[in-house]
Amino acid sequence: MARWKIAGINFEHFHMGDNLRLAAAIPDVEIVGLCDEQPDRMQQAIEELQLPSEKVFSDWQACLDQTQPDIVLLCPAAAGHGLWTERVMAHRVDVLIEKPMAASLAEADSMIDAAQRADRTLAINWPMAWFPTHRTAHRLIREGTIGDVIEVHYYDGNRGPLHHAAGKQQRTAEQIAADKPNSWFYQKAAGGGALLDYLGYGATLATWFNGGQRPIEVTAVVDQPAGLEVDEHCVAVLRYATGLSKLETRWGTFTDPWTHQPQPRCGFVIVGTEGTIGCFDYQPTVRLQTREEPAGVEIPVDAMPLIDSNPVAYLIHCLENRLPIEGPLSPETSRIGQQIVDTAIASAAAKQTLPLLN
Ligand SMILES: OC[C@H]1O[C@](O)(CO)[C@@H](O)[C@@H]1O
Repeated sequence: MARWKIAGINFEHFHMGDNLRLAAAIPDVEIVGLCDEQPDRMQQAIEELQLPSEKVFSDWQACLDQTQPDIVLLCPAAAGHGLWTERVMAHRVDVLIEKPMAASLAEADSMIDAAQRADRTLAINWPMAWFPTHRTAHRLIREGTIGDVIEVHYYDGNRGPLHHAAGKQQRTAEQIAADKPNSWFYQKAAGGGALLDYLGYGATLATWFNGGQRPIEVTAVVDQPAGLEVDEHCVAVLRYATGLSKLETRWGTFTDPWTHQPQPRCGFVIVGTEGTIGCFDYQPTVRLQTREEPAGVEIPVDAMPLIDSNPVAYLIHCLENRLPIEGPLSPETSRIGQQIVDTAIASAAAKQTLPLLN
């Protein structure tokens, strides 16, 4: 019998398909149940995983009671993260929830509280944290290659959240037009918008790169596209004790970075006291500049073992070895990212610079 029983609950974010595929690729894992209120959202995963109908649920409590999972994968809309984490944690199950951490800091704190009350592990999955370029950059920083991190520059996004599905499958213009009026990605109350979709990535990974520093204050501007209640473009400037960093999020890039890198390129430039690193999404190398190599060198990305490339394998590794979740997936680092996100939202609304919210 498989040692780890995993259920996937709530398919609102289509990354559920990706995360189930990652889980199913791990020896020792059994997918014991899938659950969503809208059965059609599970169809592709049911077929791919060849799951019998007794493992498919539309009632989450029945799913938890009947399948007794060890780990639940959650992919709700951003503003449902608190509710769903509390629901599952009440059953004393470890949780891997898909990014962003939450739609607000209060919601993020409710998730941390729920995990503490249940005495269970909460991990927040940031797919970008697994990109070999970013992990290689983090390894170089950890080894002291660029000295102390003093600036992080981030630009990221995609053509729009409805242009692709699980597995980065392209969707048609007709599908996009049909879904847009009802999609949570475009609903403010559900946690939609490019800022919430992408700023947490930049803020959380920047915090990972800079060793857990918090900015002192945040200034953010969002566009206000006609006819939409959410933003599609945000620029946030973060002032740290060491200087300025900037994070920019965009729905509406010229191309999706996983097909062709748009310009500006999606990813990070990290400046340290002794060098710089350019690490861009989906690239085979990172570019390192140091005092010895001021012209810069291309460094092939590190080969990644399973626990450095698969969030479910990483979570299981931590649980089996009684290790804390570290890096971007940890509630501690993700919470700092959420502080930055919340302050950016408040700054954009007030049209002024604000001290980091606590
Ligand atoms: O924009 C919608 C979604 O598309 C992705 O960029 C890649 O699948 C996600 O990180 C984001 O949540």
